[in-house]
Amino acid sequence: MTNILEINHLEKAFGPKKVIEGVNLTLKKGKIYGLIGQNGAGKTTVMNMILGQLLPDEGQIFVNGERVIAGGETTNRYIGYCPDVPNFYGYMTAKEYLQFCASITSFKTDNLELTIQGLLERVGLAQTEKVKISTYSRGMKQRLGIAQALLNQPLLLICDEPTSALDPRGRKEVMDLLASLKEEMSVILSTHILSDIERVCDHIGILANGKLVREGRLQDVLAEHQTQAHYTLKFSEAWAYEAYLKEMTATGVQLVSHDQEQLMITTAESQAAILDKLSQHHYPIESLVKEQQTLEKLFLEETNA
Ligand SMILES: Nc1ncnc2c1ncn2[C@@H]1O[C@H](COP(=O)(O)OP(=O)(O)OP(=O)(O)O)[C@@H](O)[C@H]1O
Repeated sequence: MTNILEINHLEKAFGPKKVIEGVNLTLKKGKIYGLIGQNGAGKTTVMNMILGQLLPDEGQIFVNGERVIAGGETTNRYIGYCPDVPNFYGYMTAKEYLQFCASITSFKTDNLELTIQGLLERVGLAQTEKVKISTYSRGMKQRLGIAQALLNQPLLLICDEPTSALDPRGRKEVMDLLASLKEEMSVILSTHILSDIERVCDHIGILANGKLVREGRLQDVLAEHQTQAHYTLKFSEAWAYEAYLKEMTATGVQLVSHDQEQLMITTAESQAAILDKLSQHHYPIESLVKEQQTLEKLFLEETNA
């Protein structure tokens, strides 16, 4: 099966500053890829190169098997793009706006009316067909931006921080919408909201200092990181903390943080093995809780944030 998106050895510098270094990425049909990185990590730069708006210094990008030529933009017929804050003419209705987009992009369809109606239903705006966009909530505007990006029936939808300005309800609506699209297309989603990524993405890439420092199936990336598990340990007697801190390095456990009431430790050992050692040495254990590995913890470690 052809990859919808394939990026090979991508490099980009602005003046002396290398922004993208040796990025490789593949995206198959029907998958949602979460591109994560701190501010300035290079996410928008990668997206602009996929859209042919920026010339890479090195490397190639293929969309549906066709090479992206910067400035040529013929591969953009496969792509729908939704910016973080879509710009609209507020005096238009959603229907008028989509008609306008169809006219300026010379979009061809047998029945434009029906296509637009279908899109508005798709993004949950069919009931507001006659309402002016200026009265829309931010979430509604974002969904209209996605409808506009879907107009040319893309194989690849690129969404740049689609939920950054939204409240939890608006975010949920947009993320549910993106999840529903994956039957028909692939999606690249750039966002800082890691819980959104965990909710809908199949694959993730963490961009740090211009490199994809982690990449792969979300559950594989998290599981790989899980080899060193984090635990929170509490004792029922105060003396135990000091004693344990003195002894713990000899037990293969590393300290992450501690206060008067609990220790955060990391180790490759199982919970049972830690408990075993603690009881052998008669420590008054109150609780030992294994912390769930989250994308947030992984992200903070990988980007040293
Ligand atoms: N046209 C440009 N000229 C010079 N430097 C640029 C240009 N575009 C981006 N940069 C720099 O490249 C780096 C990556 O920027 P980019 O916008 O791709 O990051 P980002 O990950 O999308 O950030 P954010 O999350 O803040 O949107 C930044 O240091 C930015 O200042």
